Amino acid sequence: MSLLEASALQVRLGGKPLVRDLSFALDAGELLGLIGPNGAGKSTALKALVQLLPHSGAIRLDGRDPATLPARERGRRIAYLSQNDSLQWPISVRDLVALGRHPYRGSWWRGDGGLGRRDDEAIDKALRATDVWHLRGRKVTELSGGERARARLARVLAVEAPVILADEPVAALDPRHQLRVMELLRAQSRQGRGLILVLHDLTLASRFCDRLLLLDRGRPVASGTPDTVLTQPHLRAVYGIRAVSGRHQGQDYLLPWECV
Ligand SMILES: Nc1ncnc2c1ncn2[C@@H]1O[C@H](COP(=O)(O)OP(=O)(O)OP(=O)(O)O)[C@@H](O)[C@H]1O
Repeated sequence: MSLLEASALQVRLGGKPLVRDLSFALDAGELLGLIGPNGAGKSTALKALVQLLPHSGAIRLDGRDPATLPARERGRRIAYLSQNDSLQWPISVRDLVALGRHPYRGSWWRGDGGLGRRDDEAIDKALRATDVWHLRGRKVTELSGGERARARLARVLAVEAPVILADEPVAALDPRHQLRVMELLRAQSRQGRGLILVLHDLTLASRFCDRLLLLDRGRPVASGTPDTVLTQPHLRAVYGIRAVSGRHQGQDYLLPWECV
């Protein structure tokens, strides 16, 4: 059984179909890249998958309809990094990351809502993995864009969910941190998790993802290994670009080069 499946997923907002006929299965150990131009429907699809938008079609999380799961159970099974950063509270980085443990905690009004040793371990591990350990005492409102992005990712990793959906997790990062985070996310998949990453960087997508799903105007137009999806005809038709490609250390790479 797949960790996460969608069949014929559709999202309509304001009378407009934003995602149409999207079907896929995400298996344990898999890193799936969701790619496509601005406005293609990538974020909308992720939001529908985590039940933040009304949709039709079927979604199965570990074989079950996520809409029927209690919120805390759903929150333990699927972690979501949104594209937009609306952090306005001056909480510390550690407190932000601790929010990732919310689905495991009791209720503050019953007095059993505190963090336990297992929570502290997960939080510390996520802080170190995303290279924000040294920032753990700083206010999130006083971080740079890339530091905030890594702190937000740490919150998602602290959930330790089997399924992670991340909307542009590396868009704000410098090249070294982009590579570190992609390696980290690939390692998460190799530990048996299933990940869907929305990516605009086709070089990173082709290098790190096991499989890509290319969306255009809400519809899936190609799905498969990076070499079968990132073909010149697809790049030309969907993005209106031409890329150069090569091979390094036994692996194909691709570099967007010019508009056509
Ligand atoms: N709440 C909404 N109501 C109506 N239309 C919306 C809404 N949210 C997004 N859209 C539209 O839906 C389309 C898909 O948006 P979405 O954010 O999913 O695209 P995306 O592929 O993630 O794009 P980007 O790469 O720019 O982040 C866009 O045309 C957008 O304008």
